[in-house]
Amino acid sequence: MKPSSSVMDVTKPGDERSRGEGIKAVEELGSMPIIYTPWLNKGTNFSESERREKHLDGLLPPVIETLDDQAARLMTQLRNEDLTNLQRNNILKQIMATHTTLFYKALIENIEELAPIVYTPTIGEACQRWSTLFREPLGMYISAFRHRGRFDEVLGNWPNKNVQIIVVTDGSRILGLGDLGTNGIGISIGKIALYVAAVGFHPEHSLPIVLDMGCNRKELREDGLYLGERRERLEGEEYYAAIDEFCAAVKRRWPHALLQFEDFETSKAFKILEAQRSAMLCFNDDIQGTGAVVTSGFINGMKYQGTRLRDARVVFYGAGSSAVGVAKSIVTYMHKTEGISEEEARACIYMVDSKGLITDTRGDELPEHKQEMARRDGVPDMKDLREIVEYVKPHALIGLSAAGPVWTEPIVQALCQGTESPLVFPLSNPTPKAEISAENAYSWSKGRCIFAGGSPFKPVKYDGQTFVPGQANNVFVFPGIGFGAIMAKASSVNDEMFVAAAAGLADAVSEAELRGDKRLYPQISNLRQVSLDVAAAVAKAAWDSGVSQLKEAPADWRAYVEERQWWPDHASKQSAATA
Ligand SMILES: NC(=O)C1=CN([C@@H]2O[C@H](COP(=O)(O)OP(=O)(O)OC[C@H]3O[C@@H](n4cnc5c(N)ncnc54)[C@H](OP(=O)(O)O)[C@@H]3O)[C@@H](O)[C@H]2O)C=CC1
Ligand SMILES: CC(=O)C(=O)O
Ligand SMILES: [Mg+2]
Repeated sequence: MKPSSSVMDVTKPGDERSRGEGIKAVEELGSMPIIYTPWLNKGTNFSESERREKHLDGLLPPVIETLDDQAARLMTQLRNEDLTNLQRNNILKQIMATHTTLFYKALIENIEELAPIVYTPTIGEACQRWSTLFREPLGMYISAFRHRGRFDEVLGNWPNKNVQIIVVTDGSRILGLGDLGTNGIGISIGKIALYVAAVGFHPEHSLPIVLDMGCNRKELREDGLYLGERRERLEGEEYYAAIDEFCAAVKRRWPHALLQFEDFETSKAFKILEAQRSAMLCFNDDIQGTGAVVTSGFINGMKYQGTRLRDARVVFYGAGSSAVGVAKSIVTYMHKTEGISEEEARACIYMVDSKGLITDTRGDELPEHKQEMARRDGVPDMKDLREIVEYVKPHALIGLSAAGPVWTEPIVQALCQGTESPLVFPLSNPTPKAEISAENAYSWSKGRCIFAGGSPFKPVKYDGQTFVPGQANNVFVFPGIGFGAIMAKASSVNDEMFVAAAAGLADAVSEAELRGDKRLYPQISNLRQVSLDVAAAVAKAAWDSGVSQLKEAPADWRAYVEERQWWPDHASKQSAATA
């Protein structure tokens, strides 16, 4: 069911200005016509009476169209076969900057087709070329060099005052593409687009930010068109002081908003999360969102295999923020749901970094995030992945290395020798960074593997059968985690909420999909429904675990959340009909 469009009935923090007052303010401010305010613009959807009343006659073509008509035109433009996906991404950004409702109408109704353009893989290329392609800011650019000491005042310049969801990156590790400096804002914009499209945050309540801490990629700093600070990155105390000031400013200005940390390099990501997670409503998507999404696929994968979770062996290829986040999430999930100790659960995990299997005997000094997951049971030190797979006989091989297509046929064969239907998850983004293609995974495993990639892969024909690859991307959970937390008025995002997100996502896959299609993840075309399920599960978990500040629990969490979703259908048909 599609509830009618309205501004949500949720916490209204800060200096809230209602939509109606917003329109009046915009109109009074130098009489700028409403068609130049993206979130109020309806374009050719303005009715005759609205056009007369708002002095729009002559500023628009005479035809009155529905939002459906407008979306059909946009989709016709996007489906021009001569375009590249990067050009499609540019068109969509232009629409986002001029007609927010139309952008979301098209995105929601064509999510499977447009998610790869708004998000991974195309967003990776868009970020790499942001300086050249830049047209509209689309978010906030906050500089640790020129705005330090004034972050609060600078945040106050954002025109929408009731912010509920913020995605911030410092651009230091954008997908698997490394340091992209201020160009990394593209990932914040892409994630915010999905917060709105996937779960129904109101676009006016959302805010993408890049916190410009400098950039260590010399060629970017020396690019004449680069838009960020041409400085090396801040490090050490200066860096963390800037993060502290930023977080405090967010909390002061929008005390009930949720701050999502995105694509911070591993050496900083854990430290920031630990410092902030009990101080404000926040989470790190790469560590915790990815943790929940991969745990969900792991739950379904072990169910398919008939492997008890506690008996599973998982090899991680990569031991950065995302891989360690997933390993911790699997351990937490098993501990909380299987009744085994964290230490027993950790016995399932084998982590591999660029030096090989991580053990306490390897002889190098392990950074803090790797220590917890190091093998301490006398497993021999091995460097070669094939050797490790032969030794461990894992039920799942999970790639979060950004190393590109490095998993070879002998590795996949070794995996299949140990397990009948192994999970093969090359999760690094964008597509060129994935550890193996779907085609190679299916053909080298002779159709036996259960595949999920971080970015979307096309169906593969092998031996007369068509295999549909799954997508294991945090997009299946971060919208629901954010919305669930806000709906529950949570004071923090705790482990129980991530466990609920993982279980809620796993439950969204039916037995028929699991057994019949070997699907561990829902189809991206169901993203809106799935995100609603996840949001309801997360909100309930917030209540059950005591971090919700609601006065009483709703009788039906799903209905409660559903009623508060935003839909981009602002009376389009009525406007046309009454014209
Ligand atoms: N699908 C999804 O939803 C998500 C996917 N990702 C993807 O995960 C990837 C990694 O992100 P993140 O964890 O933050 O990155 P990091 O750069 O922090 O971690 C990469 C890890 O991979 C290891 N590694 C690199 N090359 C090799 C190699 N050839 N052999 C073995 N290990 C190798 C590194 O080893 P060492 O420590 O020795 O340097 C490091 O441990 C990115 O591509 C990102 O897009 C991230 C979040 C979500
Ligand atoms: C998906 C995501 O968050 C990443 O690749 O970093
Ligand atoms: Mg990320």
